[in-house]
Amino acid sequence: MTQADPIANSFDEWTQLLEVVVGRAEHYTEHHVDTSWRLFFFDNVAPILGNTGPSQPLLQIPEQLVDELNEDIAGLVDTLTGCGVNVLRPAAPGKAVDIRTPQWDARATPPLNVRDQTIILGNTIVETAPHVRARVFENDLLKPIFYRYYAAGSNWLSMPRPALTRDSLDDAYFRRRGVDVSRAAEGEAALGIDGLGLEMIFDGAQCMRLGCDVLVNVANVNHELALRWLRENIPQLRFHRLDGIADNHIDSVIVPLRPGLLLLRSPEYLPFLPEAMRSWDVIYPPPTDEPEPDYSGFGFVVPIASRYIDINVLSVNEDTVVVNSHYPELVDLLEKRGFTVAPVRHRHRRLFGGGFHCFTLDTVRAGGCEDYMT
Ligand SMILES: NC(=[NH2+])NCCC[C@H](N)C(=O)O
Repeated sequence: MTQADPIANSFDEWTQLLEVVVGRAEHYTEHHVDTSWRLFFFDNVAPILGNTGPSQPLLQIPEQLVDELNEDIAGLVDTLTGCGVNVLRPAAPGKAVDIRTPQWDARATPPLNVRDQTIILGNTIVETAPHVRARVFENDLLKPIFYRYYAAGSNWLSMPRPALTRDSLDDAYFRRRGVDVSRAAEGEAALGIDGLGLEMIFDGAQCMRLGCDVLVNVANVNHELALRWLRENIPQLRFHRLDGIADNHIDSVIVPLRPGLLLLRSPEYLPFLPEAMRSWDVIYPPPTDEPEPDYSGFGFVVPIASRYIDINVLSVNEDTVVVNSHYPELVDLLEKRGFTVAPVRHRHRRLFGGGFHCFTLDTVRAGGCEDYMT
């Protein structure tokens, strides 16, 4: 008898992982650095914009780096499989693809950071509303997987697809900090739509799930619209607004490891957390002796993730964590705290904007809608 496909069931970040989607990087040969991309990564890429910035909209990624990334992803897949987890993969794009809508065109991003465009909330698959134009059709490559869960009885929802016109994105997060982001809009070629202002725009990686509670980073009006959508469409969960804790994603800021214990970028984030979590035990990222990666020899020098991307770990269960072997200090610290660490090599996490949490979508875990806040 063959085993029936499971229903999606994922309420948290740490109960026993049973099934996971691991992203893929084939044909990740360039970043399309249009306005939506520059604004999304502004914190990281600001130094290269403007006079010294790339004049080409396509920023080539050397093939050797993509090959090495693929080797490291294969290591992640082997490790998860070795832990008894069923690993699913998105469909491969087959070739580099150009996409075109009535308002803009872009070179499509492959489905590598599968955490970003979807959030699994219990038995419900929620497709979110991309910030970056190049990512608007990314989830199509996950649809074979979503239909499999749908056939098994999962619910499947999607936020309204944003048109991502020239007027859709809110820069309030930066304005509030006195940062001028006008350089991000240089050369903007997208059209507008009369009467359409700021849209609902939001990535799954802005959420962190803790049973029946979900932390949600809201840094601007785009995100506010999405928080309202989440509350109205998933009334059975409690969504806690974290006010502008980051520009967008929060999985290199706060990573819960089990009830009562979290990895946190620094103590300055504590006051943003819900009251009940402020007394949780916290592990802060230890200093590292690992040298900053030097890509100058490749003519490609744009880190699109901060050094904190290495706290972006993936928990297999409450005791077992997949950690980048290039951060041995974190491996040691977690082992000292009683964890079993599965070290996996991940060399180019700062060039592709994601660690192991970003590269994965944990669709089936053992836990349920528990209250971990009391
Ligand atoms: N799900 C993700 N893609 N997360 C990545 C977040 C990276 C974060 N902006 C940083 O620079 O550290």
